[in-house]
Amino acid sequence: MSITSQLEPVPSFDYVIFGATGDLTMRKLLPALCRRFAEGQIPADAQIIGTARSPLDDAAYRERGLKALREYVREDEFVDATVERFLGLVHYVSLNGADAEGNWAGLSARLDAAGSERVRVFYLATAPDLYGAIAQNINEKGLRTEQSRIVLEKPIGTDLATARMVNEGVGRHFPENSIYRIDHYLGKEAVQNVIALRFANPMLERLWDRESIEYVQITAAETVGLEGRGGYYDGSGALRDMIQNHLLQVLTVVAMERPSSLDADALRDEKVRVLTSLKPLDRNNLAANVARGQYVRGTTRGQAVPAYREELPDEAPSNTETFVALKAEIDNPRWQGVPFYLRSGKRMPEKLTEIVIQFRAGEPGLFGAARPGSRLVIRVQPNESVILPLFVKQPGSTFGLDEVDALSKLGEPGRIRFRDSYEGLMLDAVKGSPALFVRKDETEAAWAWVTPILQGWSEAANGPDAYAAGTWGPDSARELLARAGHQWVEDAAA
Ligand SMILES: NC(=O)C1=CN([C@@H]2O[C@H](COP(=O)(O)OP(=O)(O)OC[C@H]3O[C@@H](n4cnc5c(N)ncnc54)[C@H](OP(=O)(O)O)[C@@H]3O)[C@@H](O)[C@H]2O)C=CC1
Ligand SMILES: O=C1O[C@H](COP(=O)(O)O)[C@@H](O)[C@H](O)[C@H]1O
Repeated sequence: MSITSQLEPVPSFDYVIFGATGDLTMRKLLPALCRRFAEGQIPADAQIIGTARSPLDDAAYRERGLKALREYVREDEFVDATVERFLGLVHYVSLNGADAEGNWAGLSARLDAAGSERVRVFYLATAPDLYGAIAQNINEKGLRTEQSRIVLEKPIGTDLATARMVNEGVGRHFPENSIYRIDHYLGKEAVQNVIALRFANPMLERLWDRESIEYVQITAAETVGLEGRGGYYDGSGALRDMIQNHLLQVLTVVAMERPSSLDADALRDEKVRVLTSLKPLDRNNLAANVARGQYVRGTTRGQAVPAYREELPDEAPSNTETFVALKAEIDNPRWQGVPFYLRSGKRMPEKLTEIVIQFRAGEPGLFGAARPGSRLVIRVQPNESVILPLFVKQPGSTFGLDEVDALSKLGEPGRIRFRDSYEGLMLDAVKGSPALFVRKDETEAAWAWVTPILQGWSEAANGPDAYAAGTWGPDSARELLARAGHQWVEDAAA
């Protein structure tokens, strides 16, 4: 199975979204399907069936959908006639997915009208504690067919025990090979590109180990604060919201061994090996390896912004971290002793997701003092690109040196349109391509590593360190690297 082919038309399907009136559906899922419809990938007889408890009919739901598409599909992509045709595929069934007495007959009738041979995707975009009950009802009401898949939104649980409960709850009603746990970072072109860069370029493949690489930094910085999601976020925090899933997934593709093929299980086997080789972080070594922060008032993009606590609905005191930086180490021969620094925070100075591979410095030689090691930067967002500075001869000089960037803009005009990460993943579920979804053992391995950090924090005397909104996090994040003689990239550039 190829992970690159994304635009071939797919056979007709029924896509059932649970949580269809919610923020995620309106902001991401409907726009993603609409764009793919506009590109001709979705057949005209596909059905997109929204379900939620709100009492709406098709017309009222389409009206909400239209409003969302106007807001979230870029103006230059929004074509009235296409959107109208797309909305013709959209239906709504009012249904409490967790209630066996709910309107399952209504959903069944809508699906039966199309027949049971087509692919059915059940996309669960509700609170995760409903996933088990929804999966059970889908199964027991006879809606799960041979060609059915169930997509689970994050978070899968809030720690290892609850993740297992979600997995077991859904697993009782769907076989693992039909369960697609979505992590939208795996849908990002530049993250997928790490696999191509590593394994399609023998030069890089040979250099990809502890002999040549001094450290790796993975940053996912956001300028936004709570965006009205305080109810969810305050019970979560940056470690659960970003590190457990997105950043650990990025780490796995950077660090995994060469898979035997690009098949889903070959890839995921290697990713699991990375996760289970992470050295434990727990109460005994947290202080030396993990920094957490919470933003206080500050300035982002020239605008004064309130403190985290002031953004919470009741302005209650909170120990939830809005920033985490940590040093992970992988206990295997390739990576022994190489720090993987992960960092994610809200209210940072820039929206930036970046992977930095710092190569080791050279020896003093022909050109004088030791040259600093090269730094390969994979910019995930914005401006997806791969940057590799190289020393070249300074024009006109007899062997003076200049540093130039070998730069590949992945999203350059003329190349394929850069898609929102949900687009490809939603259609991969239709195609039955699970390579870019997270397997049960991966999720649980990630939680097994993260849960002792959460436990350590719950026992700690101190809460998160304060950092001003609009900065790169608390001093403790810089000190974490300084102890090893390293710096975060933007500190080094300053
Ligand atoms: N929003 C985002 O950017 C992201 C969200 N997620 C995850 O996606 C999921 C949904 O998030 P979000 O859209 O923000 O949440 P919202 O609170 O905005 O939406 C929840 C949806 O679930 C529906 N719902 C609630 N209970 C039931 C039920 N018993 N049966 C059927 N539908 C029900 C609600 O509709 P009604 O009240 O009408 O039933 C609503 O459509 C969560 O797990 C979240 O963590 C993940 C990544 C990003
Ligand atoms: O899953 C989540 O991701 C977003 C960040 O996603 P990105 O694609 O914009 O980098 C984050 O804002 C949100 O808190 C989190 O739940």
